[in-house]
Amino acid sequence: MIDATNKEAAPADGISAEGQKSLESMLAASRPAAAVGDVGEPDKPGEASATGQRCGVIAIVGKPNVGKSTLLNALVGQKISITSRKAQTTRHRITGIHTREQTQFIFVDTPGFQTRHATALNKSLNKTVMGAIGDVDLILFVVEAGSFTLADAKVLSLFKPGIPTLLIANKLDNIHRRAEIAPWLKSMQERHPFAEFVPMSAKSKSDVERLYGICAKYLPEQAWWYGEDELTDRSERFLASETVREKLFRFTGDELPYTSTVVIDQFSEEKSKQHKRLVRIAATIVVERDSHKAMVIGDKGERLKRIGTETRQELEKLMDAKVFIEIWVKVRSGWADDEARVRSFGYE
Ligand SMILES: Nc1nc2c(ncn2[C@@H]2O[C@H](COP(=O)(O)OP(=O)(O)OP(=O)(O)O)[C@@H](O)[C@H]2O)c(=O)[nH]1
Repeated sequence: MIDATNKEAAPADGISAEGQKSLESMLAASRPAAAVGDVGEPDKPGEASATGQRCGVIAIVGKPNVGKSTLLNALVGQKISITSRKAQTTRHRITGIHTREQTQFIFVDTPGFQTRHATALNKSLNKTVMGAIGDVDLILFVVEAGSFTLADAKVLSLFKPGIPTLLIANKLDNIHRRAEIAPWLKSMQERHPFAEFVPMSAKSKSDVERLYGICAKYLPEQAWWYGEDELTDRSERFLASETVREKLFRFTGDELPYTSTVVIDQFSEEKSKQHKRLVRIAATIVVERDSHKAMVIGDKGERLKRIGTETRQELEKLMDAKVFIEIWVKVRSGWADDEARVRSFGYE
């Protein structure tokens, strides 16, 4: 189990105090009547008692590349979900847990909902999104501030009535004239009965802090499901495959199609006199073509070596262990179109 010992602070490149103030007034102007009230003052679904714990599940949903994984990592305070500039980096439902004061927030990240291609992989990703939003206490619907496309509309159309949904207008730092956002927020109000609007930047520490206060009041009063220090219920084996995948995408840039994946063949802990923990990992990167394999290996194996080194360094920090990792590359053409293969690679 991963715990909070390696906690890293989220980047603190937030908006200025003045920006925050104008943001607050914008928020007040755009908040639907049903949700008016000071942030942090529990008004829904009921007042928390002085000693009562709150605990609930929050789904983070949106089309690819809007910043869902960035937001989850900032909310959990440590890198749990991988991020990259490439759309569809997130392929699994990932749980991140954050406990503060009386409230335990259980976040589920979802893959960006795919509308364009109907491969077996994409069908599986879409099923994961549907599963994630069916049974939660709160939905954070993430869009890019100032934008609402057909792909956003398709995701929004999946939401069942009755689950409170916040509109997270992310990447606010990309909007240079903030006044322009108010009419857009008003138009969003007509699209869906959002409980609240939250214009923010997932990269701003103060915005993320504010979001906890906004979310807390929607979570039911009940005992916590996880220990106070737990950050995720995903296994170290899973985090290992996610880390290899992140490095793979980082070092191949846009060259490598997203239909490459990582399988962990071995994950074992060995006894060691020198090290507190020693973990041995063997992973295979599965690609669709020989040309992709060459791309991953790189000139004289240079790229694969870098992927291995950076994965090892990151996992050693994350797991507090000495890590030995070996990575292979295999070609399996057409795997993303083959339902049995998609399942055998760990997708639901
Ligand atoms: N400027 C800016 N960029 C952001 C912000 N949040 C996320 N990004 C960037 O947007 C890109 C996509 O972020 P991700 O968190 O991977 O997006 P995602 O929605 O999880 O993507 P999928 O896994 O494809 O569904 C990355 O390059 C992030 O650094 C933000 O608040 N401001």
